[in-house]
Amino acid sequence: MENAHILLVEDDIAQNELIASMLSAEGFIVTATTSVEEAIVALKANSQISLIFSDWKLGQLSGLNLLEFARSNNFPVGIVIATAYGSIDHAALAIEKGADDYLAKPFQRQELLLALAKANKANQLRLANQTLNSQLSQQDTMVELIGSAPCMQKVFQRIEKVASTSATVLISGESGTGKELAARALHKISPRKDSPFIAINCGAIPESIAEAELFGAKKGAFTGANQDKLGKFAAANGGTLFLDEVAELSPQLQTKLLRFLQEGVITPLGCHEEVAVDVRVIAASHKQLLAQVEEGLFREDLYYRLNVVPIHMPALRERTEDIGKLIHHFKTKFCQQYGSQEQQLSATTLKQLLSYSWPGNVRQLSNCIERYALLGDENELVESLNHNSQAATQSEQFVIPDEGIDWHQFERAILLQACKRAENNKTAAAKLLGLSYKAFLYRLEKHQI
Ligand SMILES: Nc1ncnc2c1ncn2[C@@H]1O[C@H](COP(=O)(O)OP(=O)(O)OP(=O)(O)O)[C@@H](O)[C@H]1O
Repeated sequence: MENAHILLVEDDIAQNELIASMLSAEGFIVTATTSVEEAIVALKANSQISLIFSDWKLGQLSGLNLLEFARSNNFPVGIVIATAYGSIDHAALAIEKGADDYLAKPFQRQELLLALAKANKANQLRLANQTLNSQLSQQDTMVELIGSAPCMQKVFQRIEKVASTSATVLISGESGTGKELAARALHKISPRKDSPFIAINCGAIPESIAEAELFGAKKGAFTGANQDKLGKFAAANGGTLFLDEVAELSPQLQTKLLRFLQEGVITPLGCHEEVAVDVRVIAASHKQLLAQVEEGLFREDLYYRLNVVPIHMPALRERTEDIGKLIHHFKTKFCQQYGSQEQQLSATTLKQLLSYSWPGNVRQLSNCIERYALLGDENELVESLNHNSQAATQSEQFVIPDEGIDWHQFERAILLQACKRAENNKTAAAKLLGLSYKAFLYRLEKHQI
């Protein structure tokens, strides 16, 4: 307590001087004031003040007013109030309003020192609790990843545990559950944070250029390669490479990836020498990779190499307690982005949002709230949920015939139909199928449409 800075508030000048000199003699730094107003000014001006000793009766105001001001503005101070002899109701009120102790007048020097020591201890305990609480509440968010549900807390713990290592991580989870955001969070808290984070969607690159995109190519390695091409691995050197939809890699590229994971080397297209690169790989897939392995579509050895640390992102319907927080987060984010006024959602709408199943997970929720921030139309928001529910029911109603279907032909027919319906407007056609523009273009190219 030595050198603690104390704010003394006493309007009796003789008493004020006496207490001030006694406290100074005990090693306190004393700021002596004679009114509540003066005390508030001193408190605001001096962040070093950690204790207040105030008389109860101070002109028109009282020590209670100062106490209320200090507590409602969260000043980190211990407070002792001196009350008139026998006024136990004042003492009780002071404690109720947040004083750490009280002293009945007249008091002995030793009593005052004891009360101050008690208030000081209470204040330190309060500060320690506040720090702990803020650390705990920060855990509701990891970098930009929001989630306080126990299943998300487990994800955060795992990310934190593996961030300092270079271990390969495989993130699974449905589309829109935040796999890429989790990979970014992992990178940002890892020692690689100042080096690049490169993300590539293996399902969105046409097979013909995938190898050069990933591993790079020497000038002249293929028609149109007029200069050396830096692949994603080389671009991510020192940092992290996020391979989204890794199940989409061709068998040849799976082999090249395995080689990198085993030896830390890559061979750019058209190159005869291997190049060493220092890259941490984080892979993700919304498909069950093990099932892909069992079907012979994905290399088993590669699966085990990737799956050193598995992280599963839970679907939003499995963590409904996070929906409210996410709605609030996206509402604030998009209203700020579009400069629109943030409005309160009605209780009925909120209830619908909270009980909806969110098949498109956080991405769908984010899109809905973004549209709402732009249009400010609550009815439209509710209708879009109903529309999505209908679409889900429609797809559930589709029954595969006994003889099976030719998926390739089926996909091609659907793509053609969407293009026709959207009068060849690709953005509109992609929207009709609920696909991103990039994913739609990739499929058009695959079918050479
Ligand atoms: N926990 C979360 N907190 C805040 N935003 C989130 C969270 N999860 C996802 N998002 C947001 O939702 C959108 C989709 O997330 P992301 O792209 O990481 O999902 P994904 O699982 O990688 O999807 P896909 O499998 O389709 O590639 C992004 O805009 C992302 O910022």
